[in-house]
Amino acid sequence: MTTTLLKNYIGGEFVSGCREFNNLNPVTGEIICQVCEADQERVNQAVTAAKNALKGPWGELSVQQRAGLLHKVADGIEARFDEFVAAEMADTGKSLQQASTIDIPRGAANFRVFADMVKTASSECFHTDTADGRGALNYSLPRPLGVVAVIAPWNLPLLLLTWKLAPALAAGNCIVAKPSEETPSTATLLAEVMHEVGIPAGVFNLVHGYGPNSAGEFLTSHPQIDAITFTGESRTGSAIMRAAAEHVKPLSFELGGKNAAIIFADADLEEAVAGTARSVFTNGGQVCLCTERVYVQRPLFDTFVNKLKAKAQSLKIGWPKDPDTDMGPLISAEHKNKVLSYYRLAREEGATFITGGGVPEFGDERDQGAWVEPTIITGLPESSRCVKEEIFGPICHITPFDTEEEAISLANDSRYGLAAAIWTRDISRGHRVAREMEAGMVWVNTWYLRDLRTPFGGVKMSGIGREGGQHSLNFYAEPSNICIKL
Ligand SMILES: NC(=O)c1ccc[n+]([C@@H]2O[C@H](COP(=O)([O-])OP(=O)(O)OC[C@H]3O[C@@H](n4cnc5c(N)ncnc54)[C@H](O)[C@@H]3O)[C@@H](O)[C@H]2O)c1
Ligand SMILES: O=C/C=C/C=C(\O)C(=O)O
Repeated sequence: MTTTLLKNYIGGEFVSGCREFNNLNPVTGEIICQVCEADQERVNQAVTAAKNALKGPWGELSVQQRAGLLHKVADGIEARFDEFVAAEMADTGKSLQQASTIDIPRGAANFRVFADMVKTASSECFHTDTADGRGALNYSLPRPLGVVAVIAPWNLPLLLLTWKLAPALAAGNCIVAKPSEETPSTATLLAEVMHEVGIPAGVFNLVHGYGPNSAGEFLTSHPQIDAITFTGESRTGSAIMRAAAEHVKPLSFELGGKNAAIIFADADLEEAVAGTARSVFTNGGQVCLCTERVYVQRPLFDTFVNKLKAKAQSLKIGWPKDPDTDMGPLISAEHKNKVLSYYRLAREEGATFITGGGVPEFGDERDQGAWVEPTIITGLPESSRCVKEEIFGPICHITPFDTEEEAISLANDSRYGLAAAIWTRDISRGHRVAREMEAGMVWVNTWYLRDLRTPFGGVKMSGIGREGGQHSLNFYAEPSNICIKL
């Protein structure tokens, strides 16, 4: 980073002038830098700058020119790849391995995929019969929504911010983005890249701050914002819906999950164990798609539990920069307290701890950080809070089942419906069970294998709408129909 004070980026300028808050590294709890919190006035300025750019420099560009600039943003991220990786690691404590193979490459890929899509997008056209025999031509013209508020969480900061930002820009909108208060650094680097590559002033604006009574709420309740796209907790989604209701704004929500994995007795055991370990412990369990409920067919139950335990115990918990580190800390002391409160609750609810349940001890400055142990529990009733509520940490509960019907009904017994994973060698069963899952995304014999053109989102309390490929462009641009009488 070139500065130890992260500023807001408004109308093409880096601006401070508001209150400051600390950005902490969860590995040790030390302060990384200060961040300028945007107040109501700053948010107003950002929205005005975006409105002005909409009809001005951004609206005047051809689709080819816009897409060309978005490719330059992707190139700009790659040109400063190491800085982005270091910033993401510092804010989150995630491993070098993860930041450099998932988070930052996807940040660049998100711009490329939507820049390319928008260049080749087609629109509907209908030839309509009329009584005079001459007919009419109906065609639809996609138009940007206007100024879009993009509100992102802390778990995959650059990946999730750009997942929304890139299609919104590709579709011709102007943006006011707010990253999580926990992870302001890569968003600020991205603003520098936007500036360097010549994204016109006001097209992309960045405001820092918290949610309630801060930049988040100022943005979502702003009358000049035309749409809100949000990733985060379901409860925050409800608050944003209330704020957006007054001005009837379009919403796209990617929210929480309590995702199930079903392991049938005919599964490839080694693959199922390795895949489930990945789906439970990646990013310390802090991925919305992570598995927190595992259902294992009874003949395989004890073997599977023992093998998953061995995997969990072999995970290297350590300094993020060590190339062989598998798992870093949680995002913050506050989140550590939340996850540990579920570990305590599990004990009170009568769970058996197969492994974990505590806090690792290092004997160095990491003992002030936000670390918890990877944890596997069994023996809880399905109605217990630890099986029902999203914990968002490196923990799963494993339950045995006997029949396919039982597994389906257990997996679907949730208020959430984001993702599911099914492990079986019987591909007919894979199809059959996948179809029954009340979830937006189902993986069979894999987990988090992404194709950015596919619909991404959740059912029930896990979200509203779909993003990904054309689904993103459908949200970020609305068609006007034009009817020409021939
Ligand atoms: N479905 C998905 O694709 C997906 C992806 C990632 C994370 N998540 C979910 O996100 C959660 C973890 O992220 P988090 O803790 O950062 O979520 P969060 O809801 O606490 O915060 C997300 C963002 O919303 C802002 N915010 C909070 N309250 C607000 C308000 N009242 N008005 C406007 N903005 C507000 C925050 O400052 C932050 O930028 C988990 O529940 C996880 O499942 C879902
Ligand atoms: O934490 C949630 C992860 C979401 C992942 C994506 O949105 C993606 O891979 O596009």
